[in-house]
Amino acid sequence: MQEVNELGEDALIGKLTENWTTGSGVVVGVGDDCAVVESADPHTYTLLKTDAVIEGVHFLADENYQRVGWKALARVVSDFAAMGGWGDFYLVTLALPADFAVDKVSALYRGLEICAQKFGGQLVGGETSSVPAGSAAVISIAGTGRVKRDQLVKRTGATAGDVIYVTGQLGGSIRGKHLDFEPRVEAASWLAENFLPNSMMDLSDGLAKDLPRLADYSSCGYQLDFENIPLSEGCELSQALNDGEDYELLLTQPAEVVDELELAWDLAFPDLQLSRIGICTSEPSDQLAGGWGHFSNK
Ligand SMILES: Nc1ncnc2c1ncn2[C@@H]1O[C@H](COP(=O)(O)OP(=O)(O)O)[C@@H](O)[C@H]1O
Ligand SMILES: Cc1ncc(C[n+]2csc(CCOP(=O)(O)OP(=O)(O)O)c2C)c(N)n1
Ligand SMILES: [Mg+2]
Repeated sequence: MQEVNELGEDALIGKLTENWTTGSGVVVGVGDDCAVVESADPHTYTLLKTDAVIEGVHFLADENYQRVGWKALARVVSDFAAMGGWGDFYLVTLALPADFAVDKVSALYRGLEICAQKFGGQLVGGETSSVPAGSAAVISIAGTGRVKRDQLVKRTGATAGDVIYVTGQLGGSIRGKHLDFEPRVEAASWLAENFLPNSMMDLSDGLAKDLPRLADYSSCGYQLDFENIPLSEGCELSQALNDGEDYELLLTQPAEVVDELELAWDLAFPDLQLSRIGICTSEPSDQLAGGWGHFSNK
């Protein structure tokens, strides 16, 4: 019997969805930060996302649950941002063991509310269920969002010659950033509006996992300047590549616009680093391996 760890996360999703066709109304199906579907408004698309955090996988059981609530919603907000959009409505699914403390769930909801308040969008319902005694708590957020049609940025548009950028610094998120990161909503929509990147995604599984994904989806390769990868304080390159949960933006821009982009960026976001870390190539690359994968690091 084949186990899911033998396939790894990406191959499993690929196998499960290989026969799913993109029917009418679907702009982007499986494979991007969000699904994108037509909306009644001719100027926007609707974004759909669901994302779970699991005790013991995404946070420790004794964590401050307000921070866990923030993280659970901010992950979804970050995915909307990565398409150039923002969140509108959120549903919260809880699956808890029977002895779970009410205070912890209340704190979780405060974190969700604070995050929704800050980044916009409304909490409108959910689902409550249980897990067997001794099992881990599961919190899942499903959301709908919106993006202007002419500002949609996918993972598939990178082309050879594009300059590759990341925002912020990478690595070491487990020291705390994974719980209280700022989804890059403002930066992403500024980019989408002013310099429409050829491709963009948020970094959740580490640059070593996510850049090869972006390159694969775009049918191109990449050449990294490792010395230009921005390291979080106290981190080594291997942490920046592999730790994951940076929730920074990874994007590519045609070379002709990068000088203008960098000037404008420094004025618009003086406190957020934008680093040129490499270029897209026409040949496939094998500079990177690693990062986070559920079941195994495949
Ligand atoms: N169990 C599943 N069934 C169908 N599609 C899935 C499943 N899990 C993930 N996907 C799709 O695979 C892609 C990658 O998912 P994920 O790694 O969760 O995205 P992200 O890293 O942006 O949060 C997304 O387009 C998502 O919709
Ligand atoms: C207790 C604990 N162990 C490990 C980690 C690190 N970690 C957990 S999940 C993950 C990757 C991102 O999660 P995933 O569910 O793959 O996010 P997605 O790509 O779906 O957005 C990382 C780096 C953590 N945050 N907490
Ligand atoms: Mg996921």
